[in-house]
Amino acid sequence: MASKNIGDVILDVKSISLRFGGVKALTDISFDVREHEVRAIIGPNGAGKSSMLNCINGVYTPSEGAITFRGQTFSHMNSRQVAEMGIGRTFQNLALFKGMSVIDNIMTGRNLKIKSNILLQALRIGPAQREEFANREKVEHIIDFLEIQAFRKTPVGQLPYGLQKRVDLGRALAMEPQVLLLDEPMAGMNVEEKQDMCRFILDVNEEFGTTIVLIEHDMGVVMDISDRVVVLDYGKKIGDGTPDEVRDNEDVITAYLGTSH
Ligand SMILES: Nc1ncnc2c1ncn2[C@@H]1O[C@H](COP(=O)(O)OP(=O)(O)OP(=O)(O)O)[C@@H](O)[C@H]1O
Repeated sequence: MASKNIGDVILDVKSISLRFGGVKALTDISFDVREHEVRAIIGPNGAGKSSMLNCINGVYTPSEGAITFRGQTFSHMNSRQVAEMGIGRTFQNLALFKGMSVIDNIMTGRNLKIKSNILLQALRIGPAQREEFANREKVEHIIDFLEIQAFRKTPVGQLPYGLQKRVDLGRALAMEPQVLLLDEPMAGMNVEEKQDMCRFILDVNEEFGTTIVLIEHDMGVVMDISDRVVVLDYGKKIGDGTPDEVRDNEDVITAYLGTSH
């Protein structure tokens, strides 16, 4: 991987525990994410990866611990508040409007950025009109960046799965997040689609300077594109380091040998 300027800690996860009734999904998890890095969270099925992402994203409230984003600590924020702070995400099961066009789906990602009131927006006058032009311009830039110009007006449900994942990425990028959480961005993709998605993730990281936190099952991909990797198993952290360090970690090897991964 080309050297890049990895900065200070932007996201600090401190002693997070999460329970679902009797199930301990996460136990005392701590790790940090540095600005501009690609940070992966890996682990066997049921290890707690999605639960961790959902805590960062405000979907779940941890039973213990706190998360600090750019110096601001939170443990009870909802998803919208977290998004407004600058943490965006994509979803394992696509959260797109299948009947709407590519461009309109990506525009929904701009909702958080809209400042004019709803009446001005409906009348498309004054600041609302200028704002809509600016939003359209941003969205068109994302469409060019993701090389999906040919499908701008196509209903998302008619696109192949790999392209739908790309639109989902575009929707998340439209909110201009500082940290982007990607939940299995390569799941269900063929080799070519995976290669494309890897390229786009690295381009987002390099060209937009976006910090990336991703969950991914494909080990080849994780080891290729990540700067550092956190490994979870049964809700506990068993490894944390560079791809090489994690690859040589005995606990990680044991956890993975005991599963189908
Ligand atoms: N909403 C929920 N209610 C009850 N238990 C849950 C819930 N979500 C997750 N769990 C449990 O918490 C544990 C961690 O699950 P989680 O989905 O976070 O793991 P994961 O590593 O993302 O798994 P996978 O790779 O299969 O997606 C599992 O034992 C799971 O059954």
